[in-house]
Amino acid sequence: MNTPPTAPPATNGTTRRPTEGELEHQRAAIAALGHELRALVDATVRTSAPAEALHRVADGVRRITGQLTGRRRERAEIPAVDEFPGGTRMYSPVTGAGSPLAPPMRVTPADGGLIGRCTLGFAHEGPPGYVHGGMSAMLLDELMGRACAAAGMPGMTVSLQVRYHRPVPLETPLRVHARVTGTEGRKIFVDGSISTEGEPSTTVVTADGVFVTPDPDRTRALFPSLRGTV
Ligand SMILES: CCCCCCCC(=O)SCCNC(=O)CCNC(=O)[C@H](O)C(C)(C)COP(=O)(O)OP(=O)(O)OC[C@H]1O[C@@H](n2cnc3c(N)ncnc32)[C@H](O)[C@@H]1OP(=O)(O)O
Repeated sequence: MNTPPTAPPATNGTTRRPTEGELEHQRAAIAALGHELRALVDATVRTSAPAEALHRVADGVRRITGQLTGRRRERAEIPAVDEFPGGTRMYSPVTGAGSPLAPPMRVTPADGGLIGRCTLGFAHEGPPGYVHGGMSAMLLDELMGRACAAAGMPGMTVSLQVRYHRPVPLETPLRVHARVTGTEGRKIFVDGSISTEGEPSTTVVTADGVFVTPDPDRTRALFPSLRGTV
């Protein structure tokens, strides 16, 4: 186990900015906890353990939760480990390695846009054996938003139309695609789709969305932590 290099307070009483090495060390720890929490979530939604065992586990989890002490992040505060907009989001419910809710989806540039790869488990079940429709929409919304940022136009969703052609299977590697198709002023038009890795040419869900880049005043008001950068 390495010694955690936490950022020591500076002599003027403020905390100095962590180095890139320290941030990487912290990200690795966040990802390790996220991995274990996802395993816990999966075990939780699949177990047939008796009530006594569930109570015992609940007590143990409560004790562990109590160990996550220290300053708690404020609303609208961007974590030091994140790169916003357009980069690493450690706690994103779609891509975040530290999120117990995220698959997490791995994103790479491809095919004139972005490809996201992930496998969804029982925690994301809608109809028995298949993915919840809201989860498919969330994967698409995130990747389509990231495609805007990757194209140099970070934007927020104002419209997302999703069409479900076939049910999305659980525990099956998925391939999500998103591509910017055009712009009009601050509006960005984006297409998205989901298929399985096994049959990439058969789209099971498709989407088209409109994203809008907020003007600088609105951006400052919505994301006060970005003050000085926009
Ligand atoms: C880094 C990647 C992260 C990815 C995260 C995934 C994306 C998300 O989940 S974002 C979260 C969900 N979305 C939101 O919360 C957005 C809520 N909406 C808003 O806050 C505002 O609409 C905002 C800030 C985006 C834009 O506001 P504002 O700058 O005032 O825009 P506004 O002037 O109303 O509209 C701009 C243009 O978009 C158009 N527009 C607005 N809403 C819509 C709509 N629903 N459909 C189509 N066009 C629309 C307007 O008609 C206008 O067009 P034009 O310029 O031709 O007249």
